[in-house]
Amino acid sequence: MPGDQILTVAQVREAEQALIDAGSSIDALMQIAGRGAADWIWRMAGRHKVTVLCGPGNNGGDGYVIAEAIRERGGHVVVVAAAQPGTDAAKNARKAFASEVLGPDADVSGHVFVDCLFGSGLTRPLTHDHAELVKRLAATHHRAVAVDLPSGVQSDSGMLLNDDLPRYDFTIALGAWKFAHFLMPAAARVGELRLVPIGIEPVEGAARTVVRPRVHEPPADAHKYTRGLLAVVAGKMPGAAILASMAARGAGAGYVRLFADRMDNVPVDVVVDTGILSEVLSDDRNRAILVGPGLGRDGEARERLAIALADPVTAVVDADALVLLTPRGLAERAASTIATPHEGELVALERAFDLDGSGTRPERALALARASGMVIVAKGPDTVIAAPDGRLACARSATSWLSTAGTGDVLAGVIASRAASGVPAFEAACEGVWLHGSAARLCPPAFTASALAERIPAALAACL
Ligand SMILES: NC(=O)C1=CN([C@@H]2O[C@H](COP(=O)(O)OP(=O)(O)OC[C@H]3O[C@@H](n4cnc5c(N)ncnc54)[C@H](OP(=O)(O)O)[C@@H]3O)[C@@H](O)[C@H]2O)[C@@H](O)CC1
Ligand SMILES: Nc1ncnc2c1ncn2[C@@H]1O[C@H](COP(=O)(O)OP(=O)(O)O)[C@@H](O)[C@H]1O
Ligand SMILES: [K+]
Repeated sequence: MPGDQILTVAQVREAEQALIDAGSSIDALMQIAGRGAADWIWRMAGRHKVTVLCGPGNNGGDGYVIAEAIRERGGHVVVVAAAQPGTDAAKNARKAFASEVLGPDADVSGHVFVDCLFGSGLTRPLTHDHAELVKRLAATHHRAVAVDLPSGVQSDSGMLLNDDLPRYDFTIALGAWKFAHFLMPAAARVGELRLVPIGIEPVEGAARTVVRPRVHEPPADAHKYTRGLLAVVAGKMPGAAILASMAARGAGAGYVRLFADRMDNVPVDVVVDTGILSEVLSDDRNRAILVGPGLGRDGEARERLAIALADPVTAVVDADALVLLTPRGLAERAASTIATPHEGELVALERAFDLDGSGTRPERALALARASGMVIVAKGPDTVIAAPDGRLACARSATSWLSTAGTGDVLAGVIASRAASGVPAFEAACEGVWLHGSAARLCPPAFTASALAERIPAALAACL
């Protein structure tokens, strides 16, 4: 899968050790990382004053390298040391910084505050003094930049170990992305993200970022069925299924057929079938099925879900269907299943599959994927996608304007459409999440779910 890798602290340490075993050194890596970060900070600050806050570990070491790189270019830089450097590499970087270092009580202000207090080595909350120092410096500078991670953020979970930590304009990740760059609540504080590569090799089994998919124009001899027939099963509230169908129409499938009892006011390009569900689904031209949006939770809904899951094509299961889903209902599945739970539905599924819901969001999504055999799209401001075989992907929030009714139906429709187009389940989920986020960015503020659905083809256009 394409996309940059996202590493846990343990994976970073192992990867770093591999580089050292191959002949590099921490000092050399710190130079690459620090100077790479300094390039970004230089662009932001120019000749305005930069204050670098350095901690005791290698994150602090990066700070001295950054400060020295800016000083060498003729920039105006001040270092505040919150503690004396404790690692050999940080001590060396401190020695190489050819200017004055101020103590934590110094009264400084300036244009850019660079937080190099703690990075991935943070093991406990910041002390009161450290937390106050970070807040004070963020308040006395126009812009705040976190190096690798904002201090006080737990790298693997995205949890904030202190209250009231500052919001950063920019976070410069070193070597690889960390989960905290994508997971809430940290993701809301990191600002714009940049990555400075330091030569870390691909790590087996690493999570990946969700990136723009590559989509091809249909072949010259394509017709609607070769492009993919998607069956959308409606229920009690047909509006949600119509919305999903409209989104699906724009995401690549050649034919979207909506199964419903009776339906009025359906857009002309959505075909409604009012026949018998098992017969509609027995059409062997069906490539994927979507069930759940507006399905309801009564006996009839249960029956429709059972019929849908008996169909041997990729199924996207969303909304009400997630609440009705049981391990037994999946036992006979002969094709891939993609579930798209929000947090509440995720908890319901965890209960249904006898999971305790412990761990970080990616760990929870993976545990559920493994236990259920489904691809899990744990959606929210920090959407995580997990496959039963252990693949994991994280998406950066596109815009919080997505927090409006019906956008989940649009997501389900887009993912189902990608699956109907022949894209394998995990990739279809990642592509759907990307297209959904990209369409949201193309919308004006306060958009509606149907406006979002209308922007899906424009998002797709950017992938050709
Ligand atoms: N990976 C790479 O390839 C590269 C990584 N690089 C950089 O290294 C960074 C990781 O460095 P790091 O491991 O030294 O951790 P860092 O965050 O600086 O300090 C943690 C130290 O402080 C301590 N400590 C922890 N929490 C504390 C607290 N609340 N209050 C007080 N003390 C606390 C803790 O020691 P402890 O007291 O727990 O024994 C630990 O020693 C990484 O983020 C990146 O910037 C680049 O330089 C080069 C390439
Ligand atoms: N604050 C947010 N920031 C970014 N995306 C969000 C936010 N809130 C919701 N979303 C996205 O919007 C969609 C909401 O889906 P869902 O909760 O199922 O809503 P609905 O049931 O109304 O369709 C998901 O794709 C989710 O990732
Ligand atoms: K930091």
